[in-house]
Amino acid sequence: MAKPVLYSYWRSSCSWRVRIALNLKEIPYDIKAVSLIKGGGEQHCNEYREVNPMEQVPSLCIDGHTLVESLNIMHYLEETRPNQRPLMPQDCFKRAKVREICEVISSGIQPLQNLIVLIYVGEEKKKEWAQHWITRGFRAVEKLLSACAGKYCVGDEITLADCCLVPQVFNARRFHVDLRPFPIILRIDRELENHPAFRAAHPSSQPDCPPEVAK
Ligand SMILES: O=C(O)/C=C\C(=O)CC(=O)CC(=O)O
Repeated sequence: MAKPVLYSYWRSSCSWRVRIALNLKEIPYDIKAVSLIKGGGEQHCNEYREVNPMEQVPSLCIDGHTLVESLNIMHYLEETRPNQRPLMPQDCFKRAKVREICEVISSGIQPLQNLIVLIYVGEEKKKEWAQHWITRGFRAVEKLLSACAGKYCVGDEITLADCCLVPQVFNARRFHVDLRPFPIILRIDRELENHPAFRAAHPSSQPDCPPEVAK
C-alpha cells in the first residue's frame, strides 16, 4: 500500500491536528504542501478541488482512499488502527467527553478564524473578531476541562481532544488572546509542548514553514 499523503499547510490548525494524530500513531506519511496564500490560495485550484471540494486543508490519501475534514480523518485513523496508540478512551462517557471538546473547538471556535472568514471580516476588525470568539469558546472549554481533565484533556491519556486543543492555543496566541483566565488549558498545553509527536507536528517544523519563521 502506498505511503499516506497529507495535504497540509504549515500554519493550518486543522492540518496540525491530523499531523499530531499521525505522529502519535506512528503512521509514516508524506506531506504535500498546499499554500493557502500563494496566488490567492492553491486550495482553490481545479486540481485540489478534486481532492477536497471544500477547498480547505487537510486532506489525507490513505489505504487507497481520500478523506477530508480533520475530525473525520482522525476518527478514521482511530477506527482502522485502534491498537496503535489509542487516542479514544474505552469508556463511553469519556469518549463522549473527548468528542465534546473536539466539537467545541472544531465547530464552535476554529472555523471563525478560517482565512475565508477573516478576509470577509476585514483586516481592520479581524484581530478583535478572533479574540472575541476564541475567548468565548475557551471559557466553555476551560469549564468542561475543570470536570474531566487529568494530566490531559480527558483523564491521564492523550486523546483526540488534546490533538485539537494544542493547535487552538497556538491560534489564540497568534491573535494575542489573553490566556491568563484559562489555567487548565495552559497547563495541558505546557504538558504537551515538548512531546515529540506534538513538536514534529508544530508549524515551525513543517517543510513549507517560511525560513524566517522556522526556529
Ligand atoms: O494566515 C495564513 O498564513 C493563512 C491561513 C492560516 O494560517 C489558516 C488559519 O489560520 C486557520 C486555522 O487553521 O485555524
